[in-house]
Amino acid sequence: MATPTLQVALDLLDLDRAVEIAAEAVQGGADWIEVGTPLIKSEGMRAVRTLRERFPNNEIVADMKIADTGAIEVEMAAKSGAGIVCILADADDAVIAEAVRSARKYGVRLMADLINVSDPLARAREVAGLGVDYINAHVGIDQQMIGRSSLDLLHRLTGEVNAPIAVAGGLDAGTASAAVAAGATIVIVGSNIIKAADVTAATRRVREAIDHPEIRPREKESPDAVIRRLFEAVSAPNVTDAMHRKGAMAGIISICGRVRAVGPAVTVRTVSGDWAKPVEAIDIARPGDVLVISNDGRKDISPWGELATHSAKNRRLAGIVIDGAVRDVDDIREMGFPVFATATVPNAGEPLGLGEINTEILCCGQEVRPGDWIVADESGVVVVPRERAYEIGRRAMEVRKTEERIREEIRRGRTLSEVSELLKWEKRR
Ligand SMILES: O=C([C@H](O)CO)[C@H](O)[C@H](O)COP(=O)(O)O
Repeated sequence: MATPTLQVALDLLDLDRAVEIAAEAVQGGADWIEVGTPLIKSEGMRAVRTLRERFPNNEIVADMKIADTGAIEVEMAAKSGAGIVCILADADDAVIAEAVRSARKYGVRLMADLINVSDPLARAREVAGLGVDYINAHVGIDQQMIGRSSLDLLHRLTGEVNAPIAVAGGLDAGTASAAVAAGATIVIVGSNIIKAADVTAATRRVREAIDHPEIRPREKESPDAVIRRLFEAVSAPNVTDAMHRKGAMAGIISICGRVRAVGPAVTVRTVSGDWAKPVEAIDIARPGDVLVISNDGRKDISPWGELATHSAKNRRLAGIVIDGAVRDVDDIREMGFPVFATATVPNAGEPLGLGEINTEILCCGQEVRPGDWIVADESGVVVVPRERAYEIGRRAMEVRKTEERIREEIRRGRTLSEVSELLKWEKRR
């Protein structure tokens, strides 16, 4: 079997950072350098020209995602130094035919990207017939976030299409290895290389994995276990970033300092510190759940204290979130159990049984429904609608990865303003 090609996808906005990351990736064993679509949109053909000049021994791939004017866009990329130009497989046949003619004229190759194609096998055969050089079994970044898999797409194509197959979409060392074992000859990796603090080491891991491909049995995890794993790996700020600044409860803090709570919500509505329903809810909740209690925002009377915390801990609940006050703070701190509240006050209410369990509630300004996911840490509490939990978990992981690389660049001496190019990206009015 020929050695597979490793293409690093520079999905970045800043050319200087892209050059630095490309150099580290090449050192780790990347063969082809992809000028990612975001980089092309941000910096234009200057990015292709610069990378061509700086990496004379590596193939430059321009991910133009051509949808129209096939000839002129191929010409631009070719004249800027790309050896391979990407076109959408979904583009009209007329666009593809023109792009192929232009590619032949300027001596470059075309890669057709199957992103969002409804019948990928049929279209892959058609575009190969039109003269495209490579087929890319690509699941886009937003599609990955809702659970689509590039390996599944690849499996539908290998052995069925008369062209070399590339694969892209959320690959890491493990899935890249499986992709080569399944027949891919070009492996494209973006996020899992370019967002790593140590890009060279991350590239090397993928390089070694694809040079010794193996099909590893896929782990069987329940959807809830996957969501929990994702949320346990990120912070509450990562989650609200992933939700476009939404989901954060206002005015609530951790009573026990450095603790975290992650889990689906069991909701409780109570009134005037009545502690009956909050305590009954402990018996209804499953291990790993988070009790989310609304005490109508009253901060002068506690529906929760040490004995309830003890009971919740025994039942292995993940934590307690209260829009209201809590008492016995010293004992709760000693237990180290995650309790988040808006106030502390020593007096409790009466257990009258007023209120409801597992209905929709409003907690610190956020609507919480039973089963919505809660991610709470020292920064505060975020609620994630249950139907978007997997997607937000994936996106929060991407936020975390992006920050890993930024942190590393700050460690090397850049300022946050420089790394983020704040002046360039301030909103123009
Ligand atoms: O083509 C890509 C995407 O559409 C953004 O332009 C990526 O380069 C491709 O998906 C590879 O990146 P990862 O999915 O982050 O590995």
